[in-house]
Amino acid sequence: MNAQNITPRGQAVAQHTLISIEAVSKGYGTGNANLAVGSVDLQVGRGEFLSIVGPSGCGKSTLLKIIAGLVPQSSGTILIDGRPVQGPPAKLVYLFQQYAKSLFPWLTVEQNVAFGLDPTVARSKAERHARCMDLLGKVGLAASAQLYPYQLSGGMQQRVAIARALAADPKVLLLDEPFSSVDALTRLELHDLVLSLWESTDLTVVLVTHDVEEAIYLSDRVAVLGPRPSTVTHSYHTDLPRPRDPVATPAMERYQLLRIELLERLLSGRRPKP
Ligand SMILES: Nc1ncnc2c1ncn2[C@@H]1O[C@H](COP(=O)(O)OP(=O)(O)OP(=O)(O)O)[C@@H](O)[C@H]1O
Repeated sequence: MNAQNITPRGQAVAQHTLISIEAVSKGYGTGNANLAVGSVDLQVGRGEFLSIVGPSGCGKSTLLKIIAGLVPQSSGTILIDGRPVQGPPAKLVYLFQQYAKSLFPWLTVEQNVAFGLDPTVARSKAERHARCMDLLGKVGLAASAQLYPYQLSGGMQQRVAIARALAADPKVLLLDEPFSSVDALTRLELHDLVLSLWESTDLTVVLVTHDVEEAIYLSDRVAVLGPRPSTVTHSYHTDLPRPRDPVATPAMERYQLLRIELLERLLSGRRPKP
């Protein structure tokens, strides 16, 4: 398979880079001697949905935290919209693994979402309520606005966390394994929810995942990180039609080929030689 396969959409995206990761490395320990991220070069287009996959411990979460301005890189540069990242950038939201746990248990669903609102956009109480209810409608939780997180299922809590993230009206959404703690059917529902929200905005999404199928289904492009100290070893434009469908898309030949290719990349070096 051609790793450089560029779709028309991919070409359009590539012309408008929003996030530019240039020779970024990260070491931990004394003098940063313990390299986790080797030297990563990666561009993310404005409005692109990019997934990053790689073996456990290769530095995927570390890279995401560096983009989010939560962890400083040891060397290299990250530019967002041409500006170097120095601390958490405005209009960027980072959703942690099991982010439902980040909800405030003493606040109602609506109050949790209101916490994320941009105060310059929704000033009055009525405006804040209307914006929260709009967001909760989008994630299918308008009827649960006055409930508390403990009264919701895990999948519903994830949807509240997504609504709260979108309340900040972000331009960039960083997702770190956000679907790993829910059951398989809920995961499929959350995939389609995130896709429908992404498709209705100009949001740029970077997703870190272990799940090759999730990466293919959601993304425009999948970047593969090699083992620690990691570099980007391959990049695949998924080149699958949108809107994606949880039954029809995985049945496509292109999807199957990508799945095999990515699994072979990730498993190479791990399987015993025959
Ligand atoms: N704060 C830290 N201090 C020291 N080492 C760290 C720290 N955070 C991460 N590491 C190390 O850096 C390496 C990369 O960790 P990271 O969590 O980024 O990898 P990952 O690819 O996201 O892993 P996984 O897929 O298992 O979640 C690991 O070896 C980890 O032990």
